[in-house]
Amino acid sequence: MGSLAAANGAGHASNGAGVADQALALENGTGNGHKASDANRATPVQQANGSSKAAGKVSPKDKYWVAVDEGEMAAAIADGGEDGRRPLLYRTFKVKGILLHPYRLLSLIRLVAIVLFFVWRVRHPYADGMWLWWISMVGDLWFGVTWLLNQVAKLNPVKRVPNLALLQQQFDLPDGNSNLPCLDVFINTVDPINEPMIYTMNSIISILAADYPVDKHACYLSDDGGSIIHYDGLLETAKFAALWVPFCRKHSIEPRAPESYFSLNTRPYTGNAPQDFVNDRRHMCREYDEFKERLDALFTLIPKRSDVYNHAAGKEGAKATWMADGTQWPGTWIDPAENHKKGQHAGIVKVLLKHPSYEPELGLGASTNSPLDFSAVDVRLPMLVYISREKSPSCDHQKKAGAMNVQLRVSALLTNAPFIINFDGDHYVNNSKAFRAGICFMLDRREGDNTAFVQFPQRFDDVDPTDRYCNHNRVFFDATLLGLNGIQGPSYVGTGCMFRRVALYGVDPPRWRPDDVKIVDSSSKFGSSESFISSILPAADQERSIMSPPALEESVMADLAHVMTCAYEDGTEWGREVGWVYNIATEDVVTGFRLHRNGWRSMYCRMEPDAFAGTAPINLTERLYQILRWSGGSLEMFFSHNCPLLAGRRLHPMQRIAYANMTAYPVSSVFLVFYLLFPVIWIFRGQFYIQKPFPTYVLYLVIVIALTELIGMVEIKWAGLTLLDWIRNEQFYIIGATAVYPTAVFHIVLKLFGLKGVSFKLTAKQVASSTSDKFAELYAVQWAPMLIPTMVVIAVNVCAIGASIGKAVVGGWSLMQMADAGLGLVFNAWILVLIYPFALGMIGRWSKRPYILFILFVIAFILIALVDIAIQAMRSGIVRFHFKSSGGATFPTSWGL
Ligand SMILES: O=c1ccn([C@@H]2O[C@H](COP(=O)(O)OP(=O)(O)O[C@H]3O[C@H](CO)[C@@H](O)[C@H](O)[C@H]3O)[C@@H](O)[C@H]2O)c(=O)[nH]1
Ligand SMILES: [Mn+2]
Repeated sequence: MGSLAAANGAGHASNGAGVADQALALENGTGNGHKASDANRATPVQQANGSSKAAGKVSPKDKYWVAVDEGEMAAAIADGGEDGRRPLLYRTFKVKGILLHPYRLLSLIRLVAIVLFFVWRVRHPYADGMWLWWISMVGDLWFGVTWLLNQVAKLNPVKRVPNLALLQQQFDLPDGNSNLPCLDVFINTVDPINEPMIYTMNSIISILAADYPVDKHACYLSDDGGSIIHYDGLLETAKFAALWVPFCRKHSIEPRAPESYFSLNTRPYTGNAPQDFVNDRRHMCREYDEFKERLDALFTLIPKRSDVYNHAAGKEGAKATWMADGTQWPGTWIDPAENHKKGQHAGIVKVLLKHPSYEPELGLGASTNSPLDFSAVDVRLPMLVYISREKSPSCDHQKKAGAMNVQLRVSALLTNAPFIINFDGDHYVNNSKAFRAGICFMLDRREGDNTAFVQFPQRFDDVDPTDRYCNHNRVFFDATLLGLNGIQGPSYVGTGCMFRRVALYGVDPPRWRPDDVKIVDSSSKFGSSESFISSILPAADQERSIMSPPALEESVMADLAHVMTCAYEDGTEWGREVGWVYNIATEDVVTGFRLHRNGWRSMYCRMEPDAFAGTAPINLTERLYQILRWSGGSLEMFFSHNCPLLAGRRLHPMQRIAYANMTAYPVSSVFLVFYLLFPVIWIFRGQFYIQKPFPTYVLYLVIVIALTELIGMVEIKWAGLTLLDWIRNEQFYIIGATAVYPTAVFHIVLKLFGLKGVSFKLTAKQVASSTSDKFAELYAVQWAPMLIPTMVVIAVNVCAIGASIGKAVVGGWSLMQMADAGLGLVFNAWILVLIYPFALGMIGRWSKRPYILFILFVIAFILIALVDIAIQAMRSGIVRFHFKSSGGATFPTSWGL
């Protein structure tokens, strides 16, 4: 997911406060102290089924939401579908007035307060250092504006709940067939080690087992490494799926990724054969263990097999890698050779599972060979395809975006489904009905035709219980995206997103095009493949429910090879106006943006249980690199022709504001780091005012902070977040802003001068953990230069606290001075609270007992206070300690000499 997560922290961050206390304001940014009901993911499904009657009682999770489409529903029923119009396949909910009105009113009041604050500051340009006053004014202005941008995009949150029952009623036929449209599923991987293969194969299994008509969805794995391990692993997976998928169907298994299924306590049984369940499950559990062993064994089996073949072939020199069928692997070899290296090999397409027949096929009964009785279960599997695009060192492969564009073309020549859903290699289908949910939005008669994509939230399984590094990004996924859902739709976050194929091709939405889809100027736009170009119009037929891939004759194979070449996209619009967007560290936000800019809308779909789930980096350094990619990508977008401010009128004004905030947010770090380092002055000086008169200044700050607090309190209610979710968001915003965003800003400056920007560094995934130390990764410390600024901020604030304790003890301060210093201390302590997770990360395994960090801090304060006292004593021995209060606009006159 792109920039967004952080963006959201960015915006609400702050407003007009001044230096020291600025950060306070920042931090009180959102939430409040409510242990909110975990409403986020819950959706009023019962209410969604059936039209007017709100069936059952409202779950506490939904108590702040109210349906707003009663009128549309009634009209739809009156139509009775007789005019051939499509049904209403989702329900729309808004936040109840009792929360929404106060939320908006508080935002307005805060806006007024900020404006008054600025006016007051401009009229009172007094401070101990005018340079400081100026910087803080600019900083405050920036924070005020970004807060506003962030807040306005959240003023109309909308939740939409798919009506799966109605979809089934309308599209599934009594004879077991279905009129649902076809769907191509894309999944990507690069590296079997950094992205452990077991995740990828689990994802694929969950896709094959999804509750969607088997003959209407196909799965495409793109392997950017071109490694035979993935291909052979996929063969094993297809074999295992032949048992697993019927097992899931027979017993209504959820979730359908075996790894997660076996790691959970079983749910209440809802399948058709309770008497067989216990035995079947035990058998599948054993089968799954064996399957995993076979996957692991591939790492030794393939080299052995290749040795045998190489020996037989009497090969001298380069040693080929061989497939099981006795042919040489065209991709990357284990011992790399010319044209068989990583990043240098031919394109490969292999169909592992052919498109199934259109009629259900019942399986076999139990036998001695297989104790599973599938005699009443359809055992067909969806089509499964392996793709590895051509790679050559002379060509820029554009990472994930490049891989997906190849998937787009290859699938166009094979199954050409009007809808596509894409996954990262470590994200699996957690709710087997999720594909159907996405389709509800695409086929709905209201906005369906104008919907380019349906984004599902990203959820993660393996995050530590307190979510130390804010991997869940709840504020983003449960507040910000619902806000956007009420405008033009959520941004695209890279995985778990269903697309309309022709929207990706750059076709305009019906709302903005006079008549049917036309293809003009095709080869300069789409490249020279005739087969591809002739696939475009059929892809626009969203109701096409027959998937009929061509037989893989030589001509088809030649076409496929052609669209997978590096050179195919030269001189075309691929990567710009067609497909996923190139030349940016994060392809996601910008690709979604392009669709919104073309006038399409998007929909946000949360469901219960979560549609999809994946893995997250719980190692601090990995996490920071991930944020670096997102924030760098965002800035790149802001400073490119995809800048939201340059888009035409099809982009909704509020959506433009949201994108502006989402892309420019890392700039805040420039001011923030300044504010956070400001306490350095206190180390040398007793007191220092950023704004006078001080009491009025503090009063304004208190008001602005209290308002932020109140707004956040309301927000976590409707978003259904917990206080901890909110605190993590705040903390990680500050950590990102100190450790990462300055680097991102630096990179973009380099890039603007024609040097290299941020690159797509693959996020390393945790290796499936041993039970003894489940979160070992959390405690691993890896050095990176990015860590320095945050460490400096910690050091400065720790020293400032120590020094002021020292000065308070021997400085002979008045009560007033003490009070001011007290405020300063609160600020320092607050910064430390915010950066706490980072500091924990730094102490590695010691952080298993977080109180150790607390003790370390206290020891540091005392040591520094003692040093400060010693220095003062020495100085007063030589020269009397002297503090001259500067009378206004001059810079410090005394450093204690
Ligand atoms: O050359 C490449 C590099 C990456 N990938 C795939 O891209 C996906 C995402 O990569 P990962 O390193 O896991 O990125 P994350 O930081 O976890 O990803 C988030 O952020 C990315 C944008 O920065 C989005 O593309 C992702 O969907 C989103 O989950 C993985 O499936 C990779 O296999 C490729 O196919 N080819
Ligand atoms: Mn990932």
